[in-house]
Amino acid sequence: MDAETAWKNIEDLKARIEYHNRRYYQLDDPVISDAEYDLLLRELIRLEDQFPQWRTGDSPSQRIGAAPLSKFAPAAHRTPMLSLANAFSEGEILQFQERLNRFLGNTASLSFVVEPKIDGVAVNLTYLDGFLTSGATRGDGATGEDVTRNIRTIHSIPLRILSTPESTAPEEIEIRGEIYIESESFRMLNERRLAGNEAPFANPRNAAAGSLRQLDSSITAQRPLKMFCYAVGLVKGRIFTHHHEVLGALNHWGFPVNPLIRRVDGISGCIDFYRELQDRRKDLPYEIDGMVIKVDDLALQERLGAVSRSPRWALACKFAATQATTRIEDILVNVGRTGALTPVALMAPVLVGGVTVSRATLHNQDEIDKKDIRIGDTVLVQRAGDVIPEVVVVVKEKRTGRERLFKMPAHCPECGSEVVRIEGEAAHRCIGISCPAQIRGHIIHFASRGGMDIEGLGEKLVLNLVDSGLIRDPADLYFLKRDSLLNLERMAEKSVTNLLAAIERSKSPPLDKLIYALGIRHVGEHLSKILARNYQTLDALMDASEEDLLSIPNIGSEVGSSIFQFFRNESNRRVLEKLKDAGVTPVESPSESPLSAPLTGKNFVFTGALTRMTRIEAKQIVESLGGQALSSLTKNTDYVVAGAAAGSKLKKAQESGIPVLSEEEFLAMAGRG
Ligand SMILES: NC(=O)c1ccc[n+]([C@@H]2O[C@H](COP(=O)([O-])OP(=O)(O)OC[C@H]3O[C@@H](n4cnc5c(N)ncnc54)[C@H](O)[C@@H]3O)[C@@H](O)[C@H]2O)c1
Ligand SMILES: [Zn+2]
Repeated sequence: MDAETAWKNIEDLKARIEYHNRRYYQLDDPVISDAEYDLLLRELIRLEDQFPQWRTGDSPSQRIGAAPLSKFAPAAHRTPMLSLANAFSEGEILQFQERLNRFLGNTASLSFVVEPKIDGVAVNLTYLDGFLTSGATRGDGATGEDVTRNIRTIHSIPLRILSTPESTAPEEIEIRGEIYIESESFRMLNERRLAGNEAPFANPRNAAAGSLRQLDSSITAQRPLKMFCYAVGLVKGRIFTHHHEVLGALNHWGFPVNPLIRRVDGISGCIDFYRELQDRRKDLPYEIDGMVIKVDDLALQERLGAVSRSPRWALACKFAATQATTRIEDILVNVGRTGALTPVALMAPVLVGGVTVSRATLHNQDEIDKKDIRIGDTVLVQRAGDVIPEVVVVVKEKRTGRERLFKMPAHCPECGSEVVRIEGEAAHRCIGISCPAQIRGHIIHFASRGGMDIEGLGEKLVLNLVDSGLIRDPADLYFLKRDSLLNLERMAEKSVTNLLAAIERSKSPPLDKLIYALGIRHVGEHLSKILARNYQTLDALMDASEEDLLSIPNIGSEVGSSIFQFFRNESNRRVLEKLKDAGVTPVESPSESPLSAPLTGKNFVFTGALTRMTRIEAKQIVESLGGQALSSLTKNTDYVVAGAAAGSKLKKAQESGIPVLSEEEFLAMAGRG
């Protein structure tokens, strides 16, 4: 590339990055994913390194964030708030160690503190004589926006430092941390916004930043903001020697410090934590976009100093991005085993979370209408953990006017039967009783791992078997003949033998697996276990009265009636007869634990920050096992489950002698340890 082209490219990148900085930092409404933004910035830095004559002081590569908005009063930081150097792989973490080696000599046994990188918005809190006097956003690193009134509405931020003789509050201190929103609260916030015809936030970070940067602090007060503290700026009247000591003091003074933070030895300890955190990421109640490594020894931090926008003693190690933008090329309709029609977006393939994605579920017509998703739209898609990719928001700026609206078809695309929508249900359903899509869905569910576990009987094969007319219901599987299988396309001798053997092996399933395999509405794996334990045999379950079913603590009226009706249905009974004729005999469940619910009648109160599950999940676990989750402590409380940084409820429980469980103990009690 010649210098002139490089200059043009650099100017172009600078303008684009400035635009995205403004959308992200000032408007809290980004239009590209972080991964895409990071690519632009990396490209700019690469070109500037190659053509240093074009690097200017105002380049986004040299600056932090964006200038504070004038609608807020400016708040100057006493010590600058820097950004962090990035690493995107383990290899780049090792390069960080090499850089440290160049400055410090051999760092093989150096101590680091490793911390989850919370995806929120950084703030600086100033305390004078122990009292909160100001709270500000990072802004451009030197000056932020004064959001003190909003900060005061956040419950987890102490208005006064908890000073004790062992650790007195310093005269003056700047405390830094991340304001964030938990994933579940974020989901609920976006649901409310969609219901009120407001645009949803793209992610929890933008929701947190947007909520914090309100002119009206009563709006901020309604948003479920939380904070984790991870650093101090200026400190007067107290001397620290290590970063872990700073975190200990913050904790002692009543500031929320993330419980996963730990001190490790050497870069290998950091890499171990990087891997561990990636595994645990999907189970955390809040979003993290990586890990931060910090040199523990503050004297060494001082020696290392900082380059233009980030300190040399710290590194942000990013995880694979979970969001990306792409274009919806078409919307198809998928028919499931219950006849429900699910719209699916076909998208231009895009890399999300390390996997190429080209389909996303759009759930149902309501969801499409609420999010105003159209064919041809550019959208932000998200893939978290093993979850099916979803469309988060439409990038309306990219609309050309040629986008097309989507309407659910009036007839099933698979069988042509009428499509109806039952009152109170979100789904449209095909009402055809011999709909091949429903039959396929039933059989796939029947053969799945949680059901009869028939190895090798995947979606493609089921499609083939149903379409060629060899099977019409799950029981037909047991009457398949070798010859007719051999006649199928792509079925060789060996795969036929394997399939028949797998079908044969599935003939004596545990009773609960068979119950699950039947695909009774509302009956999942857990409920199947409970039914198996209560009734011991399939015949007993088939003959159970509705009243009898309802006497089981976990079964409500809707579920009870669904089970009862299932066994009254003629064609279901015929399939069950056929299964019996084929020699499918479930093994009886052990009789020693006839009762269903290990937590029946027990009342739980959850307090503090849960890390193994969300509050909602905790409540669901308790209820699914027959107990109740209450929000406040009463004399009927049987157990208090305390997460990190539990406060007054924990104290009260201890005082009144109510047993206190850790999250792990609770999960073990619930049989999920
Ligand atoms: N999508 C877009 O349009 C767009 C635009 C601008 C920036 N961005 C994204 O913003 C990020 C860059 O922003 P940045 O300069 O704030 O840097 P950064 O997010 O890479 O790292 C610095 C920040 O990490 C946060 N942090 C979280 N946990 C921390 C901990 N334990 N210790 C220290 N800091 C912690 C702090 O807020 C700190 O300011 C990138 O991920 C980029 O993709 C996206
Ligand atoms: Zn149909």
